[in-house]
Amino acid sequence: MLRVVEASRAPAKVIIEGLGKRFKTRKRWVVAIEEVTMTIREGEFLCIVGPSGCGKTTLLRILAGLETATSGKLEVAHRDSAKPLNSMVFQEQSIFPWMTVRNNIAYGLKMRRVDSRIRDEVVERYLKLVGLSKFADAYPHQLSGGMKQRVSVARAFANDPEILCMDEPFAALDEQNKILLQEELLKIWESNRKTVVFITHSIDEALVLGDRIMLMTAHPGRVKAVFNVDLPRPRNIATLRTNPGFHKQFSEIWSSLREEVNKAKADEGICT
Ligand SMILES: Nc1ncnc2c1ncn2[C@@H]1O[C@H](COP(=O)(O)OP(=O)(O)OP(=O)(O)O)[C@@H](O)[C@H]1O
Repeated sequence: MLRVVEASRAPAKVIIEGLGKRFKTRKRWVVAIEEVTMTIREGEFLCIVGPSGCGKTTLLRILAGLETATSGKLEVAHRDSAKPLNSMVFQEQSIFPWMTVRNNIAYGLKMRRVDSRIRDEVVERYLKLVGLSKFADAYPHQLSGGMKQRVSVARAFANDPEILCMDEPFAALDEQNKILLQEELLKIWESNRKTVVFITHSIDEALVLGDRIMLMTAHPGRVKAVFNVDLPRPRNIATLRTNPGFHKQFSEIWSSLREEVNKAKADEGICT
């Protein structure tokens, strides 16, 4: 039986303290993020929004262990050493073209030598959740863009990581596919309450999915504000948009984000 703990009361899963990252380019140093401090709770769905170039991806890549911070501290509670610490879903399609849908989804489990009976059960479950049971033996080139992104999402969840890092996973999809995938993601997340860190440019998407929204400042990225999303779960995307709270929160977040977008435009190209 799944124990659902309200995110705000759950133990800390990720503690980020004064995190900074600078990159050396040929001509100068680029400060990507600066003094980022944030605690992400176990089972929380955290969305990150901010103007282009403010360091969202850099922060996520540090969380995913793909980049190292130049200052500050990052702690991720790794409660089950049999599980991977994190899985990443990217905007661009990142599934293996030479593997069937089934084998793509099974990949992480296979690498961890999970018993084949359990592996098959997990794969079947996720195939069903993302509506791809009929395409289990198809190869990626036989799928649409939306279907490929479904495989990415299913693979990441099936891998059962401690935290799931998603970098604008639906940005390249058309509106209809985006809504369908958001619904599927909500359905999967509501059934297993993984800790998810999800980058998006869309306030709308952040409100539909997130428990909290972390808003970053223009370059270099700091935490400007953190908003609690006061919308009931389980969420139905169609009815959510008619909720007056949705529009109120949208306006509040947009007025704060707009200032940063304007700053980013004014500062374009300026680096330290
Ligand atoms: N490997 C790198 N080398 C040099 N500079 C980098 C590197 N990676 C990122 N940067 C710089 O760090 C800053 C933050 O980039 P990042 O991609 O994290 O921003 P972002 O908020 O994810 O942007 P977007 O919303 O456009 O995807 C930018 O100025 C970028 O040019």
